[in-house]
Amino acid sequence: MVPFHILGSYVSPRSRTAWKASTTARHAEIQYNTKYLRTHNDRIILENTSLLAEAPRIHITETGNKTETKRLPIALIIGVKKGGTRAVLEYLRLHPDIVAPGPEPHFFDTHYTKGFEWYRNLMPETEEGQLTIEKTPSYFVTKGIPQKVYEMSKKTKLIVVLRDPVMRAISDYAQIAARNPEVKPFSEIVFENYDSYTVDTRRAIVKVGVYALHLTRWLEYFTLNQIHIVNGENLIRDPASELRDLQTFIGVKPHITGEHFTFNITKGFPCYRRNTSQQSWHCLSDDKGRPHPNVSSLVRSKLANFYRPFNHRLYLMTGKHFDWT
Ligand SMILES: Nc1ncnc2c1ncn2[C@@H]1O[C@H](COP(=O)(O)OS(=O)(=O)O)[C@@H](OP(=O)(O)O)[C@H]1O
Repeated sequence: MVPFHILGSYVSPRSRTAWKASTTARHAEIQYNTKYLRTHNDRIILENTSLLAEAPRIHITETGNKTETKRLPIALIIGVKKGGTRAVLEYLRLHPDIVAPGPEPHFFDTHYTKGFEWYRNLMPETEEGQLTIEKTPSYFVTKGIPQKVYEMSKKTKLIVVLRDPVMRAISDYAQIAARNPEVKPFSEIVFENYDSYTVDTRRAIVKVGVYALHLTRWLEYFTLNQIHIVNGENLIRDPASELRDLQTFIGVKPHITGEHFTFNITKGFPCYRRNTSQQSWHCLSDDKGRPHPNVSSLVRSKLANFYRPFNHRLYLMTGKHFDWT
């Protein structure tokens, strides 16, 4: 049995009673077109709803206060793993009004019981006017996290870096293979049955790429205009344009521009500089932009066929189109 499939239309009592309409024209269109996804017993269920999610009423106020210099994050880069999250974090840290811890805090998925004070203490000191952010890519796909983030602050801004899910899976595999050279071939991991190319949807390497499913969970607590999607392919082609939109979304003055970036031909990726009057360029470490294993075009196309309906759902949900295969 394939444990992860579309069951068809379903309207939950909650979606009928508790979800409310949004006011903007963009939302109105999305409300009309969107079928939300959820899971039940590991199956993906499409929910027809004409309504956007209303955030629940539970609310815990932020623990930081004006006299404290370490503050809880106002924005989180929540995913996706291998989407380009490190690049986005390091680029945003070029902004004088943005501070962030370098390591991933993993607060909401691993250390939540340690409490918000523990979390706040992980953050760098902020001066007046500076904003704190953090990145932990596992947040996007981990059940229960949207509610926890909402309880920290219902105003939290969410950043998701999305990349062609087939390429994301291959990138994830390249990381696994770099750590464990004995790993099975890619095709033996992603297909349950290699003869019929049945995709093994129990595998995390596959599941992460069902972006519409994960986004649906976040939309139960946050509205679409609190979620900013970065185009992971465009982030490599034209980082400045993605950063322009990101700075607007976060609400800082435009500071990071094309002058902060150069394309490093040897690395095959953009590198960046903090000070535009200096020539010292920094590139991300060698584990970003790893060589990928050879994956046949047949395997890629079978996996692309699996993701296509979910990608389409994502386009409807977000109003954003990606040129994925
Ligand atoms: N400037 C720059 N330099 C290097 N790599 C870049 C850059 N911009 C985006 N990318 C892409 O980022 C991919 C790694 O994604 P993440 O940082 O999200 O990975 S992780 O989840 O934190 O491990 C990484 O994936 P791979 O190429 O598969 O290694 C890159 O495609």
